[in-house]
Amino acid sequence: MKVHTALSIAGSDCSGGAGIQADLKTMTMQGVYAMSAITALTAQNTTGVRAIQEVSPEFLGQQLDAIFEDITPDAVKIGMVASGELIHVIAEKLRQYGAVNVVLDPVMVATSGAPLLKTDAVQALTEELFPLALLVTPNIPEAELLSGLTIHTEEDMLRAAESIGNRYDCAVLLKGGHRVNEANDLLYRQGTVQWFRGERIWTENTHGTGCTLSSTIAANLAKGFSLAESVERAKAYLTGALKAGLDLGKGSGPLAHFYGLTNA
Ligand SMILES: Nc1ncnc2c1ncn2[C@@H]1O[C@H](COP(=O)(O)OP(=O)(O)OP(=O)(O)O)[C@@H](O)[C@H]1O
Ligand SMILES: Cc1ncc(CO)c(N)n1
Repeated sequence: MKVHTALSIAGSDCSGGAGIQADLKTMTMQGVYAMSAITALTAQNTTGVRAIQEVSPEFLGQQLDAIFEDITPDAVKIGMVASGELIHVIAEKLRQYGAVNVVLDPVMVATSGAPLLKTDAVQALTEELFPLALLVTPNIPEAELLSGLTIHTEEDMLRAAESIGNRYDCAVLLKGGHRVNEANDLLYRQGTVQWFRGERIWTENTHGTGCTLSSTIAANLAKGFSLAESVERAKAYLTGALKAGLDLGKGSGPLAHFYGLTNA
């Protein structure tokens, strides 16, 4: 029987709620063999990011060579990549190995507000990684920065997604988690629009929602589901993981990756 494999290229969150740790938990729960290439170590918890230690571009390249020369991932999720040098190595290696099903979460700022991407690296991200991605998954502040538009309404979301998708010639899932009353996400690709509407869960514990969504999409692409099916399944997984009512830490707590993990 074929075993499906996925790779997360992202930063480590020592508190286990976001980044590599969220991705490995998520991909495993989706029944996919999960691998990781770590771009940075972060010292963070549910209350914020305290320190960031980037790996060298050479070492990131070595991790990617070790993975691709041995086990080819059926999908790749890219999360926090803080600098232009690291972005460049990823682009080079993904091209060299012909990586498929690349889902790019353009992580710029943590849930707590801490910057995770250097401002001068935004251009490297859009020029080097967007063209390699099957899907890009900005949240509302990221979509505002990428499109130059202000987003308040669903109409604004549509205009921003269109602008990003047309400018960079990629599919865009604009996540609506930062809106006040809804949690509806918009998929825009090649002129078509599809809404993924979800129940808004009233909780402060949303640390790692973006990481979890993008790695669920990548895992489902690895299993052979279509892009729309993968987004649908990811949205359902995320709603369940928020709804379970896990409450850990003093700040914005992590998600529950299986239903028994709750103190509700
Ligand atoms: N309170 C909520 N209830 C239901 N769904 C939510 C809630 N908050 C976020 N989501 C969903 O979580 C997913 C991630 O969206 P969000 O906008 O939070 O991403 P993000 O800001 O990149 O995440 P992160 O906080 O990890 O950086 C989306 O599918 C969004 O609709
Ligand atoms: C390592 C890492 N990646 C992404 C996020 C975004 O939530 C975070 N807080 N930490």
